[in-house]
Amino acid sequence: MTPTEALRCEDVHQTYQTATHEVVALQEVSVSAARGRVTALVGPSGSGKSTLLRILACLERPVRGRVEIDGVDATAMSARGRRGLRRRRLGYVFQNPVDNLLGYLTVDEHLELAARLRGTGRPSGELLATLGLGHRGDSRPSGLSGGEQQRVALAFAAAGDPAALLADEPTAQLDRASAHLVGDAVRRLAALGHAVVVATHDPELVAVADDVVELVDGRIR
Ligand SMILES: Nc1ncnc2c1ncn2[C@@H]1O[C@H](COP(=O)(O)OP(=O)(O)OP(=O)(O)O)[C@@H](O)[C@H]1O
Repeated sequence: MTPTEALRCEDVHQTYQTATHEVVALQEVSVSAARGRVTALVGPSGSGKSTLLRILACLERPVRGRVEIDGVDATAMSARGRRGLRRRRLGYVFQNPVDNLLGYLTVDEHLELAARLRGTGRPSGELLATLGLGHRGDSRPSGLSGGEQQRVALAFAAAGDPAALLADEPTAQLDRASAHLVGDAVRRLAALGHAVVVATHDPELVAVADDVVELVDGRIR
């Protein structure tokens, strides 16, 4: 791994067993994501973007291949070790804003929780200000728009200084104006030094990416 690489996978294969047959979701996939850069995973529906993102996020283990987080081989770890590594070093954002936040916590409390989970100090208010949420610290998710919720989700994922942030179609549920602000937020988080990886169909989000990885039928094109 080069010093700027936060995430890397090598020769990853993934299959799923259905009731009737085996689905090959990924074959011989090798990618890396660098700090300070936005990497977009693109490709047609079913090409394997979400599968690759979940594998990079250590939410799923590939049947074959190696995944490294900050130079640590996650695939060689126990499930418990991988969970700990994921909690400390990775932030993940789901497509649907309501899946990312806890209804009973304020925005500030979300960031405090993230820092506690990662074992770091209380995050500064700067992170929220950077994402245009400086005035929202006392709000609960129900008082925020979908776009604001998704930016809070990104802040929650970024608090406590993880190596990488991964987001699965983070703009898919948003109107264009909100999606644009999420694109901005993604760029700003990369500028803070995180590696940011997004799986997306959204051309506007692809346009803010430094690196674009195209998947077709589970392979890198
Ligand atoms: N849990 C699962 N069980 C069976 N097949 C699965 C499972 N998860 C994904 N697949 C299959 O793996 C392939 C890749 O799916 P994946 O969701 O990664 O693609 P995608 O590019 O993210 O698609 P989309 O853009 O529609 O979200 C598809 O053929 C999909 O049907």
